[in-house]
This record gives sequence, structure tokens and C-alpha cells, in this order.
Amino acid sequence: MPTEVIHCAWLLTMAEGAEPIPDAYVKIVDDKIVEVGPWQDGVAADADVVTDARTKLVLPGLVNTHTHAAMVLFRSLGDDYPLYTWLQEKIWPLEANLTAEDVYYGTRLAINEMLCSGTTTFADQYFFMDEVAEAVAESGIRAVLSRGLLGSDAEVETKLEEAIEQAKKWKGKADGRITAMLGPHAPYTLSPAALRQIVTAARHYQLSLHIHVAETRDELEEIGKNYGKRPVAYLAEHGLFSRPVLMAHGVWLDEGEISYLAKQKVAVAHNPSSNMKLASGIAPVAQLLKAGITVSLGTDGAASNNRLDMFTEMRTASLLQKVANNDPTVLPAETALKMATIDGARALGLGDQIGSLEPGKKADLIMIDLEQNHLTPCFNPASLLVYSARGSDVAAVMVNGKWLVKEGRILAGDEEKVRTAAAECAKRLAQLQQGK
Ligand SMILES: N[C@@H](CCSC[C@H]1O[C@@H](n2cnc3c(=O)[nH]cnc32)[C@H](O)[C@@H]1O)C(=O)O
Ligand SMILES: [Zn+2]
Repeated sequence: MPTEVIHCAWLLTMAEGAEPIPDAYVKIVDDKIVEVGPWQDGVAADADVVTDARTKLVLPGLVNTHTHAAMVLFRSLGDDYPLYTWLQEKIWPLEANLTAEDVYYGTRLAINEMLCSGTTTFADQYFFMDEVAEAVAESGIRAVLSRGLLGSDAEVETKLEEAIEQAKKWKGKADGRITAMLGPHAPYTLSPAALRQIVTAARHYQLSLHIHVAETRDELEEIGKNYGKRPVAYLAEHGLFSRPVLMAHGVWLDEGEISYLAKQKVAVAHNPSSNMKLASGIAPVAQLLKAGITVSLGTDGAASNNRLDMFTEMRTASLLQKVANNDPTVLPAETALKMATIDGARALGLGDQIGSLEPGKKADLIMIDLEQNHLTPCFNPASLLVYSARGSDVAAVMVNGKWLVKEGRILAGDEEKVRTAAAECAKRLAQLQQGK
């Protein structure tokens, strides 16, 4: 059993009520954290490896709770449109030509981008889930995967069968780093019958649901026109909330819906950059938090962000709520950090395994290099992380007790190969689109 002790300048455990600890240590045995605390002589006496991080800040790995990883292939191919136009005219035609190989390399590229910017767990909703899972398994990252379900009832039936098989096949694989959910896409891409079928399957196989809800005003209007209801009521009518739900966006929610979602213990994945770029609106994050809802952060796909950098999302979430509420005390740095770590873990049903650095939890942690102009001085580590740091400040990343990034680079050493292969896939897809 290899034992590693990390000696760091600052430690943010993100444990309930814990303050940042200066001159601290983390002790790791195999894939788990066994001790944390202020550095003392002797704490590393039984260590096989002592990592000197006395110029670094250590915190839990960040949790990206909503993305479509392989969409990195479409980065910059459909900028500056509203959601429906973007999906129907730009993205879906591109996705129609995607192959399993494209999704594999796209996901590998996205994972490299995420790891290098401090994300250690991501929740994905895409297709070719076997290839997504292979990419996760090979890269060492942790993920909660769902196969997106949308289309005609017949299509959904086939995709649902596939999704159930894939969920069974991958659950707990890659040393327990992979878990699965079902991914009904959105209220406007599924019929009531399809929705009910997905919910029935989720109950039968005890799976949670990852779905886009109340993202745009257009969605509100369309669901209103078709069903005479708001999206949450429509989904509730078909039993969606009888399962644990990870709700992406939740931009257009009223007070009644917010208290209903709190009662149903729905977690909301807030994607501030995507919401701003598509001009979808401003999610009522301050109100959601006040209602006691678990609010986490996500990047959404790189075609609507266009980064997969959770530091950007922490900063943007905080600044956006301040200006929207005309109140600079709203969403302070500590809250943004919680959303990106422990609350992200809770939103994915992994709160007892990851999200904070506490004995018994998995060793998923990141290190920030403090010896940089824009990170000096360090009076308040949480503030520094949310308002000043960027993804590129991540020096090292450990997932499940294994170092995956050191000196800011992927240790596996195939970054360039993945980048070249993904760029080739993207080029082919863009050309196919143009040739139409
Ligand atoms: N097209 C696939 C399933 C797609 S899964 C996830 C879908 O979500 C789409 N998507 C990405 N970002 C957003 C968003 O912000 N709102 C709604 N859908 C999105 C994405 O393009 C993708 O089509 C099939 O044939 O089975
Ligand atoms: Zn999305």
C-alpha cells in the first residue's frame, strides 16, 4: 500500500465549516485520503513518497456537472446564435455525421482540457457512450455518463435500450470511476409517452436523470403552446421527479417551481457561460440557494462556452449573480467554490465519495501554483481561486490516488497525438457540413 504525503502552502479541504489551513498536509493511501491537517514533524514518517508543494495551494478536484465533452470538435463552428437556431441549423447537422471515432477523440481532447484546468469529475450527456466511457477509462478521470435521449418515440425506444445496456455495462467500471444516469434531453425534444417510458426505466433500473430544463424563454413558450403548462409542471406530470434529477440550466423558474424543486431535492447544474453566450437568460441562482437547492456548476459543451474551464464558471457565476441582483454580497467566493466541489459531488450523487478532502474520501485533488504575478499576495485563498485564478494555473492533478497532471501537462504523454487526431476529425466534420 503506497503512502503519499503532500506538504502544501495552503489546504482548502471544503469540509463543512473548515477554514483554509496554511502549511498543511494531505496523506493518501492507495486511492483514498487518510489524514489532513496542519503540517507537523513526523506526519510523513511512514510515507513512501513526500511531495513538496510548499509553493502550492491544494483543493478538491473540480466537478463539472454538465457537459457534452465531444462537442469540443465543434468549437467555433456555430458561434453567436440563440439556442434553437444553434441546435437545429448548426449543431444537429454536424452531429448527424459524427462517428464513434470522432466521439472518442473529441472526448479524449475534452478530458485533457478539463484535467489540465483542474476538473477531476464530469457529467456528460452525449451519444456513442461506449467510446465516451473508453476515453474516461483510459484517461484516468472520473465521470457520470448518460446517453442523450431525444427524437421520435421509435427512436427513443431504441436509444433507451442502448442507454440501459451501456449504463449496466459501465456502472462501477474503471476502478469505480464511472457511474451512469439516463439522459432525457429536454422537454421540447421528447413526447409525453417517451418521457414516461424513460422515467419507468429509470425507476426499474434505479437510475438518476440528467436533463436540460427551462433553458430559454422559447422553451417556456413552446411547452406552454403544446401542453398548456410550464416545463417543470409538464415534467412533473409525467413522473420525472420520482427519480433523483440533475437539472441542467433551470434559467426560467418561478418562485413556486423553486420551492417545488427544493422539496423534490432536485439538483440544478448552472452553466453561466453557456447561458450568457446563447443569451438564454440569468438563472435565479441566489434564489435557488436560498431555497436550499443544491446548485452545482457546469461548462455545457465547448460549442456554447467555448471553454471547459471550471475556474471561468466559478468567476462568471459569482459576477453574474452580483450584477443580476444588484448586490455584491451575493454568491461570494466561498459559495462559488462549494458549487464547484462538494455541491457538484452531491449533485451527481457522489457526495460521500468526492468533493472534499476528508479522511475516507477518494483522493481527487488539484494543486495551484501560487508563485505567479496574478496570484500574489495570497490573503484569502478562496477569493484568489474564484476571482484571480484561471484553469492554466493548475500545476498538478490527482484522481483516485493517481497523478494525471504534473507541471501543468498530462502525464500519459499522448496530448499531442490526441490533439492531432481530434483536429482531423473536426476538419472532416466541418468539410462535410460545408459540402452540403
Ligand atoms: N444526437 C444524439 C444525442 C445527443 S445527446 C445531447 C445533445 O444535447 C445537445 N446540446 C448541447 N448543448 C445544449 C444545450 O445547451 N441545450 C440543449 N441541448 C444541448 C447536443 O448538441 C446533443 O445533441 C442522438 O442522435 O442520439
Ligand atoms: Zn447541455
